[in-house]
Amino acid sequence: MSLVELEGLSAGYRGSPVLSDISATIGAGGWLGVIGPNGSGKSTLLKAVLGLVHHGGTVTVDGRHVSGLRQRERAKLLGYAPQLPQLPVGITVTDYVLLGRTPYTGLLGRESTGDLDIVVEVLERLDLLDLAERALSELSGGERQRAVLARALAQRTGVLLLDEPTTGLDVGHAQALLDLVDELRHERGTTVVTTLHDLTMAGQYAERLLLLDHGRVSAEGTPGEVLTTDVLGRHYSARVSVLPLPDGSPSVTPVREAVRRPLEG
Ligand SMILES: Nc1ncnc2c1ncn2[C@@H]1O[C@H](COP(=O)(O)OP(=O)(O)OP(=O)(O)O)[C@@H](O)[C@H]1O
Repeated sequence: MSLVELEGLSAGYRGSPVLSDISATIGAGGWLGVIGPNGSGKSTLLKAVLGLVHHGGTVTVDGRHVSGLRQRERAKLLGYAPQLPQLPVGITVTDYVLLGRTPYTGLLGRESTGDLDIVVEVLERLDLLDLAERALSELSGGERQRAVLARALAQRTGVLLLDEPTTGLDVGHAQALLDLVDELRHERGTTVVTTLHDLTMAGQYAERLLLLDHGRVSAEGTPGEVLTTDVLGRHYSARVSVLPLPDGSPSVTPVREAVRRPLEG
């Protein structure tokens, strides 16, 4: 159970600012969905929380300043699945997922049977057992995406930061993955931050949404408060229809503009 607090967070790359003044609190076991148009700063926000980009302001997990932690300590606290990970060449799925256990291995760098049990459990839950001995480089895009998530889950951290975790996944695997993350939240109190482009799924799984536009918070609240035709029209320049699903969460559907065709004949 980890409480994550961002206060006045700013971040950027080599002198070009991207994020300014982001503040948010994610309660222990909560799920924050970060949404926003392309280039609005969603991935940069996750990287700033992890300390991977130059940033100002503070990030604390249960009151501990993340910037003061050593890499190993940080990796025990925050699990991260990047959008475009650098994947090692010539490694099997099992060995790749085992890398998630690195923060816990001893001086000799040997994994324990406990580490292996965790890896097998994660592979099973992500439907990867049949691919366990395959080379990572020989997987399909969606299978590789699941392996990247498996590595983050194997870290067994109190906080999971997932950057576009459903990209490249078919609808069944996307649902299974988000269901699994939700299960972890309920079983272990894992605190979750995801960036997601699928707004309907974001509204179904996240408790609260934070909408970024040009590096600033443009809207924050429950999915019902943020996913409105007005807000989405303004920040995405999109024509959408928003209707409630049976569970009350908003379903966002793009609406094609009526095409005027010249009269035939
Ligand atoms: N390594 C980098 N160096 C310089 N600029 C970068 C770098 N990474 C991202 N940017 C810039 O920072 C801004 C925010 O990028 P970011 O990847 O955080 O957006 P995003 O909201 O995650 O976008 P998308 O939805 O397209 O994934 C963009 O203008 C992008 O061009």
